[in-house]
Amino acid sequence: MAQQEFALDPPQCGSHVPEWLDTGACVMRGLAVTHAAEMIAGIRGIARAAPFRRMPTPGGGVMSVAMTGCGAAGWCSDTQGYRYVARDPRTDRPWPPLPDAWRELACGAAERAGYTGFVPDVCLINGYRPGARMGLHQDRDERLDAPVVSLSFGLPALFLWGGLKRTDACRRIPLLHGDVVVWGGPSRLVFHAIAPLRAGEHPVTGPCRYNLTFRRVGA
Ligand SMILES: O=C(O)CCC(=O)C(=O)O
Ligand SMILES: [Fe+2]
Repeated sequence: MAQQEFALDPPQCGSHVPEWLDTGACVMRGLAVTHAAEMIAGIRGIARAAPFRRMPTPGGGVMSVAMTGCGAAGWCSDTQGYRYVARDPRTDRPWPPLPDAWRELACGAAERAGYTGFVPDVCLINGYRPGARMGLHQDRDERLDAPVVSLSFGLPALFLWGGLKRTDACRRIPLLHGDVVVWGGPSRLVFHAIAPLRAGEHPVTGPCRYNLTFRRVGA
């Protein structure tokens, strides 16, 4: 039947074809959107055990983004610098476990981007309110031979994607609810940032944006 032939065509919409930013780095639009509600509920559960907190910076400031995390270790910033720690310094308890479904989603996203065998052991969770931003940085506190898989939920953000030098020009990549970015290999140390979040109201997250990054810290 004609209808069946039509159904057998590969879906164009929702096929999440990677858009390459550079070699080793891509955006997959909407790849995580069907997981949003369950992941946001999961974030709320994690935040009950390991509350979101705005961390001090080595420079004496306070980050505008609120953070928590789950998995084998959590990322911490203070006046001494940045590092991963096995226990949450705020509660002195281990970080909540990384949900299996999250690990599988991150692993599948990495595979679509060409990174087979990626098994994250940590997930950092960033909470942005309007005005919150993340300055230009490289992600270099974890294993550099594994990619970073980043999921965006809620209010749109402007992701600034630079180069391997701090002074390289940045491209402006809008990230919407459900978008996934993966970077690794030759792009693993690309400088990136998030522009100040614009105020708004999202039907799923209200006045905020969540970003989850999956990484490998341990052997
Ligand atoms: O919020 C984002 O999309 C990026 C966050 C980020 O770069 C990080 O947590 O290292
Ligand atoms: Fe980063």
